[in-house]
Amino acid sequence: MDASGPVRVALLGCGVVGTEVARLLLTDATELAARVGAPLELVGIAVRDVAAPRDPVVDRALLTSDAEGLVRRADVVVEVMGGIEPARSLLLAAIEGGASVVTANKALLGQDGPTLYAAADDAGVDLYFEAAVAGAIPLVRPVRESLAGDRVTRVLGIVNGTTNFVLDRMATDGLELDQAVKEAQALGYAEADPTADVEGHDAAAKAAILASLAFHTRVSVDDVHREGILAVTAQDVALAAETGHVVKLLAVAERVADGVVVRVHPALVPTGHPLASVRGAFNAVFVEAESAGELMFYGRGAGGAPTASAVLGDVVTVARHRVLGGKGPVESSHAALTVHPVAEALTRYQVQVRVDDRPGVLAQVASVFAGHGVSIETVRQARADGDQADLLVVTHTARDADLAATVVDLAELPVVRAVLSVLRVEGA
Ligand SMILES: NC(=O)c1ccc[n+]([C@@H]2O[C@H](COP(=O)([O-])OP(=O)(O)OC[C@H]3O[C@@H](n4cnc5c(N)ncnc54)[C@H](O)[C@@H]3O)[C@@H](O)[C@H]2O)c1
Ligand SMILES: N[C@@H](CCO)C(=O)O
Ligand code: NA
Repeated sequence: MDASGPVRVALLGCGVVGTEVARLLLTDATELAARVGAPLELVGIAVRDVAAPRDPVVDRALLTSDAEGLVRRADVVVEVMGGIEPARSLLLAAIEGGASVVTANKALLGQDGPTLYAAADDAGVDLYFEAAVAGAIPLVRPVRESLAGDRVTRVLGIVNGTTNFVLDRMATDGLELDQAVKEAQALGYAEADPTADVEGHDAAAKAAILASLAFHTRVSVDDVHREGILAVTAQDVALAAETGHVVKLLAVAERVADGVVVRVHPALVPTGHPLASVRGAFNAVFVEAESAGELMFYGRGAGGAPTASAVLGDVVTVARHRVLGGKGPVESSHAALTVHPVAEALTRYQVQVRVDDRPGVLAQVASVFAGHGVSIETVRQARADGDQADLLVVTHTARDADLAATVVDLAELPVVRAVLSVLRVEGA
């Protein structure tokens, strides 16, 4: 790129997000040029199959199956193909060749972000990834830049649109999980392989990225405790409603005494909490910082056009840097906090157990909790069929390890016929 020339943009991938990125680059070219200070020239779109049917907005003359060659012709490389390889090698080649890069690929950043951050730092180029976490919602930049002078203590939120959509459809329309996942796929929310959504891998990758930024500490997806939504039953959803809760897949990253814990799991959220009203594929994230207090970020967390908005925001920013000089922030991992296992998390459980309905049973159950130092907040008893009763126990905050050990011992208690469900309670 010469000083007055266009900024050459290469697009890698032309699926749900890529098509919308191409649309914005092609249809808003004049306005984008004014914002950047130079035209953004889309020089090519790398695809797997150049002959495949495409949205008419995609200029077929731009399509190429030679992604490596395309990367060499660009000042800014936008990666929206997903997956680990060849995305990783292509981004590294782009960076080493002096291009700035924008990616929506949380799976790659969650697994191997530090390699890319280090390469971008060495090459003196930008690596931006707003679309990788919570789609359209400005979240990466506020955490990385706006809160750079504060100390974040907790990040808590809904960061996967597909699972939120699925749980919402189960709760409000009684849909089965599979049927709701198919709808999420049709709407462009789900990953190419939707098990990444329902098993919590996508949310775990986002939690790792957010935790790294929030705590200035390297957190990989392997450090994140992960439970997806496959074990959430219609009965859990119905019971949650009865007790004034909704089931949400939450990502939680928080400071504990001398480190951090990062976890993704379904949890009960009281209906009065703002996270409970997050419907469909929307995302919402609370960030708590020492001076700022509580901040809430809300918006569309998935879908082609919303995600493309975040991608374009990054493209404009990195292109401006190329036109005007300067560069965005680099990875900050100076705090190097210990990432503890979920056992060290402080949380609350709701446990539903089916027990013999006879004198002394409640006391035996309560003693198991007490034996692990877990304090009970409420107990509700409902008559089940025959000579059995269902107890619903909600605890006060305790160490996750103590809560988990309590559940193991409960299952072994002779008066307990079955542990029917165990869910963490957050946001109360
Ligand atoms: N869809 C969303 O709501 C959303 C939101 C945020 C982030 N993302 C991320 O954006 C990326 C793209 O997601 P998507 O929903 O557009 O996926 P998609 O499956 O619709 O599109 C990916 C496209 O890349 C192409 N591709 C894959 N490997 C390729 C290769 N080697 N060479 C050329 N083309 C290749 C595929 O053929 C496909 O057309 C992923 O990293 C995803 O995690 C998606
Ligand atoms: N599959 C992801 C896309 C957005 O990152 C989701 O459902 O949230
Ligand atoms: Na975002």
